[in-house]
Amino acid sequence: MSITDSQALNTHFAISNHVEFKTNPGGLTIAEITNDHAVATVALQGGHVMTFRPREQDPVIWLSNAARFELGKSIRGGVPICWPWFGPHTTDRNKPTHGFARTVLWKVLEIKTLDDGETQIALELINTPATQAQWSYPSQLQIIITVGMELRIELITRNTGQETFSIGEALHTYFHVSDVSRIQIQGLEDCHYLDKVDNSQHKQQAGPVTIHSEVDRVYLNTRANCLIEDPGLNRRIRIAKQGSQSTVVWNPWIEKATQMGDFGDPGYLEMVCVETANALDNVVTVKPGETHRLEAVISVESL
Ligand SMILES: O=P(O)(O)OC[C@H]1O[C@@H](O)[C@H](O)[C@@H](O)[C@@H]1O
Repeated sequence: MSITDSQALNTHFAISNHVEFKTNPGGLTIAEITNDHAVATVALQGGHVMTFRPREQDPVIWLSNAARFELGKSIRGGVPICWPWFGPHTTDRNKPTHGFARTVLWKVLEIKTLDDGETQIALELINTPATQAQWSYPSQLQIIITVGMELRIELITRNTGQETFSIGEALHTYFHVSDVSRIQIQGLEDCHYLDKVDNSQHKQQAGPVTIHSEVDRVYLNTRANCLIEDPGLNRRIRIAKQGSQSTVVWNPWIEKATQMGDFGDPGYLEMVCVETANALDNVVTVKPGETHRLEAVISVESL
């Protein structure tokens, strides 16, 4: 079967009333997940969670209303997977920012309903000559996405070759907020960060993170969970992470968002990226035969 043929995918993997594949006008194949706890969508391109909304809640994940759904282009919003490097490639600026995992096809390994009614979908990046031209190390990259009251995302890297390699990575999660200038991000107090909007200077965080202009920061050596406190939606989003030593906080603010052209209106005001990552000094070394797992569990609490 063709790995993007929705009809064939539905024959093999659909679960009646819970999971159905559809192909959108841009040619992307998308799994629509609905269960007693939540609704979500996942694109096979990029292994990309596009939306997630627990029942009775506003969307937790932000998807731009001007997002482009095109083959080979990253979707603005959701949870792009940055891998096997984060940000620009360190030696070859011709290679795509944030790696190639977010723009290539992934195949479905398994879809199942768990005992408590959660839906779990496992995908694997398809290695091709095009991906191997960018990353020559034999490796296997899988993602396990569990949709329930919480959204759990596990990104699993296996070194299937004979040589040690290092990866940078991120679950580049766009969160939906009522008004980014009114939120507080807790959990990064006193952490050191690299400030990408101030000549990549190293700084130390004082108090919770608040956002009133462009913010692009890589917090280093932090395993802490983060909380996004959003008084406008009367809720707190909790991001609990494992296997991650960096947290990236990003909001492009109005000028950059306008230049990007796919942020929509008022776009930047309704989102913040809090990314579960291993970046810069925190890249991860994976030896032959080893497996590395990066995980984020995203949940919502009332204030
Ligand atoms: O436009 P892209 O490639 O999705 O990247 C968005 C942003 O992603 C963030 O993770 C980076 O820190 C920013 O520097 C970058 O602008």
